[in-house]
Amino acid sequence: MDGGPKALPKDSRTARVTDEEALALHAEGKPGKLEIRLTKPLITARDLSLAYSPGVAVPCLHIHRDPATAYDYTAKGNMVAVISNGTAVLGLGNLGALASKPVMEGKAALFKRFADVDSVDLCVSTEDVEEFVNCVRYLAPSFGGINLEDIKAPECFVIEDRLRELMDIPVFHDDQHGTAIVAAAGLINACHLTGRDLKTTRLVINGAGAAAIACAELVKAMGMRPENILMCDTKGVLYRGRTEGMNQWKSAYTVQTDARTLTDALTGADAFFGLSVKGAVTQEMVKLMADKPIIFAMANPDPEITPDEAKAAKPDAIVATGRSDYPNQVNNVLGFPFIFRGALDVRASTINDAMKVAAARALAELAREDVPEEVSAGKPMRFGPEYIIPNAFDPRLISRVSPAVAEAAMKSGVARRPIEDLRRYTRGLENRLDAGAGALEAITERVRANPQRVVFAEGEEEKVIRAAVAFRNAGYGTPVLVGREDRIMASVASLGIPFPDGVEIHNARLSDSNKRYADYLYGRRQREGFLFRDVQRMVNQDRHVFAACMVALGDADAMVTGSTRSYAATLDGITMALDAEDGGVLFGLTMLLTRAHGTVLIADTTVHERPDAATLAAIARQSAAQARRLGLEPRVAFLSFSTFGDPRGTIPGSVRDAVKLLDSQETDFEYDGEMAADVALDPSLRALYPFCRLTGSANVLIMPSLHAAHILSTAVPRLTNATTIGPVLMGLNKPAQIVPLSASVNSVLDMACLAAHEAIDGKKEG
Ligand SMILES: NC(=O)C1=CN([C@@H]2O[C@H](COP(=O)(O)OP(=O)(O)OC[C@H]3O[C@@H](n4cnc5c(N)ncnc54)[C@H](OP(=O)(O)O)[C@@H]3O)[C@@H](O)[C@H]2O)C=CC1
Ligand SMILES: CC(=O)C(=O)O
Ligand SMILES: [Mg+2]
Repeated sequence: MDGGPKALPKDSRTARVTDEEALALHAEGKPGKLEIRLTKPLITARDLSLAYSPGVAVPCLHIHRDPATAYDYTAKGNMVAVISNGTAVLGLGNLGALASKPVMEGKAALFKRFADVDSVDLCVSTEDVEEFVNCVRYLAPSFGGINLEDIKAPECFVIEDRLRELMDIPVFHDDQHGTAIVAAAGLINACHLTGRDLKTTRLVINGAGAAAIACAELVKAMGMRPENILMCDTKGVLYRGRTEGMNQWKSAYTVQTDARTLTDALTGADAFFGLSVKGAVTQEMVKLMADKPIIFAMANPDPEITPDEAKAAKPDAIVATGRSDYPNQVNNVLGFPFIFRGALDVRASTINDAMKVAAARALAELAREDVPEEVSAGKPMRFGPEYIIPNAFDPRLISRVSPAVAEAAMKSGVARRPIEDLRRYTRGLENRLDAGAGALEAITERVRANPQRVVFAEGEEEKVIRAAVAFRNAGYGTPVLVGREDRIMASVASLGIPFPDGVEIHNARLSDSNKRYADYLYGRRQREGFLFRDVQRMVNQDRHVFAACMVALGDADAMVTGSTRSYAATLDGITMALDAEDGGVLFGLTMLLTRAHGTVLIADTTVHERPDAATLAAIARQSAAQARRLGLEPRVAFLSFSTFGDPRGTIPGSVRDAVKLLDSQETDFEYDGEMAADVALDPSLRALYPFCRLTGSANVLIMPSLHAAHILSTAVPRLTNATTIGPVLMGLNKPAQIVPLSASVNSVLDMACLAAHEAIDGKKEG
C-alpha cells in the first residue's frame, strides 16, 4: 500500500451519498465532527476556585499519592485516544497524518454515538516507528485506552507490540483486532448457514497487512487449521520459500502449496476475506470457488468485488462488505466502541485474546436472535445469508458485546476494577444510549425499505432541490419537485450538478391534474366563500395547495414545504386540501435530542395560541402515541409556572382541567400536572410531591401556550446544543410537513423522510 494517495474511485459516486454531500457535512457549521464539552459548571468565581486553582490542587495531590484515583477525579477512565499516522487510510493508501483526520474524527464520533466513550483524535506526523512509539508512550496518563488506527503493516505490528509492553492501559490496533473480531463473527455465522465446520473451512485472504494478518490469527485461534489459510498480497500467494516482498509476519502465513496467484488460491476455496483494495477480485475468480462460497469483500470505501457482481457469478454466495449501503456490513465499527466500553468499565490493563473471542461470539450470537421491530424497521431482517451480522445501529450491541468483554477481562485476570453485578451493569448499558436517536435512524431505514413518493412543493428553491436529490440518493423514494422546469434546471445548473435521474418535475399550471385538483377543492370549499376561479387560481399559483392536492388525491404519498413562506400561510395552503384526522387536533411537536435527558418532545410548538383543556388533552394523547412510535415510553408532564396549585393563577386552570379530563378518559400512558419544568425534569424536586404519578423524568412536555412552547423549543437548542427535529406537524389525515423558513438542506431532507415514514404507517393502517 505504498505509492501515496490514490484518487477516490469514481464509482464511489454510486453510493447513496454524493461527494458534494460528504464535503458539505464536514464543512457545515463548526468544521469537522467533534468538539469538547464541559461537564462541570464554570460560571462563578467559586466554580473557578473549585475546578481550577486552588481547588484543583486537591485531586492532584490525591492522584500523586494514589494513581488509581485518577479514574475518580479526571476524565481518564472514559477517554480513548484515536491515534494514526495516516499510512493506511481505509483502502486509500498512505494519505499522511493530516488527511487521515476525517477518519479519526469519525472513529471518535462512533465511539461516542455507539458506546458513550469520549475520545480525541491524535494524528501523528511521522512514519518512523521509534518516533511514533515515543510520541504515544508518554500519553498514558491522559487516557483510559489507546485505539491505533490506519497504520500500515508491518510497522503497525511493531508499534502495537512495543506500546502494549510500555503502557499499562489497553492498546488496541483497530484495523487488526477490531476487524478480525467482526470478520470472525460473520464467518462463524456464515459457516453455520452453509453447514461448514470452521476447522475444515478453506479460507483465502487477499491482503497480508494489518487487517489480514490479525484476521488469520483470530480464526486460527478459533480453530481453523493453519494449512487451510492461503494468504495473498500484491505479489500473489504467500507460499513456502517465497522471498519477494516478505516480512516476518507474512512468513508465519506461508504454506506448502502450488498456488501462486489469487485465482489459483480461490479455486475450490470455501471462504474469502478481502482486506486489500477495490476491485481485486473478478467474477471469474468467484466462479472457481466452492458452492455457497463465503465472500467478505472488506476493502473501504470500495470492496474487492461488489455484492451484485459476486452474486451474479455465484448466486448462492453469502456476501459481505465493509460498507453500510449493502446488507452484511462487516466493519470494525461493530467492534471497537463496545470492546472499549467493556474494557474501560472494568479498568482492564489490556485487551487480550479472551476478550476478543468473547466479543466475536457475542456478535455472532446477537445476529442469530430475533430482530426487534425498532431495529429491523420493517425490513425482512432475519438470520440468513442477507443478515449474518448485526446492524451497526442495533441498540442491543452495547448491552451484549460490552458485558461479554468485561466478563472475559475479569475471568482472564486483567480487570483492575471487576464489576460485581454484571446484570445490573448490563441494564445500565441498555439505558445509556438515547432511544429517540436510535428510533430516528430506524425511521430512515424503514423508509429505505419502503420508498415513498414525496412532493417537494418549493421545487425551484436551491436548498429544496438539494434536499430532493439527497432524498433520492438516500434511497428514500421518488422526490417530486413542484415548479417551472426552466427555473429548476437553472438552479440545478448553478449548483453544478447534473439533473439526477429519478427526480420528477411537476409544473402546477401545465399539469394534467390541474383541473382534477381544482374540482376537488371546489367540492370542498364552494360553501365557504370560494368560487371555482378562486380555487383554480390557487391550484395554478400556490404550490403548497397544489402539492397538498397531489397528496389528498393519492398522486403522491407525502409532501414537504415551508421554507419560503410563513408557517401559518403554509398551513392554510395545506389545509385547503387536507383535514385533521378523525378526532385529532393539528399541532406542532418539536423533538429535542438533549444530552442530559435524551429525547424530549415538546408540544404544541406551532398552532394553538391558548389551547383549552380539551385541546391540551388531545395534544398529550397524540404526543404520547408519537413518543411510543419513537421507542420512548411516554411520561407526559403538563407544564406551567405552577406546581400542583402553587402559586395560583388563571393559566394553570386549563392545564389542571386537561389533567382532569384525561383522568376521566381511558389512557395507557403516564401523565401528571400541572407542574413546573424543573419539577418535570428533576427527580429531587419531584420528591417534594410523593403523590406525583410520573415514575421518572418527563419526556413529553405539554406546554400551556404557544408562546411558552415556542420560546422553550427555540431557546433550548441554542442554549444547550441540543439537536432539534421538527416541529413535526401532527394530526393531519395525510402526511404533510412544514419546515421552518430558515431550514437547512438537511432539515428539509429529515422532514421529507418523516413525512414518508408517516405515509408508510398510513398505508399500513388504511
Ligand atoms: N471492513 C473493515 O472493517 C476493515 C477494512 N479494512 C480494509 O482492508 C484493507 C487493508 O487495510 P490494512 O490492513 O489496514 O492496510 P495495510 O497497509 O496494513 O495492508 C494492505 C495489504 O493489502 C495488500 N494489497 C494491496 N493491494 C493489493 C492487491 N491488489 N492484491 C492483493 N493484495 C493487495 C498489500 O500488499 P503488500 O503487502 O504486497 O503491499 C498489503 O498486504 C483496506 O482496504 C481497508 O479499508 C481494514 C480494516 C477494517
Ligand atoms: C473500517 C476501517 O477501519 C478501515 O477500512 O480502515
Ligand atoms: Mg481503519
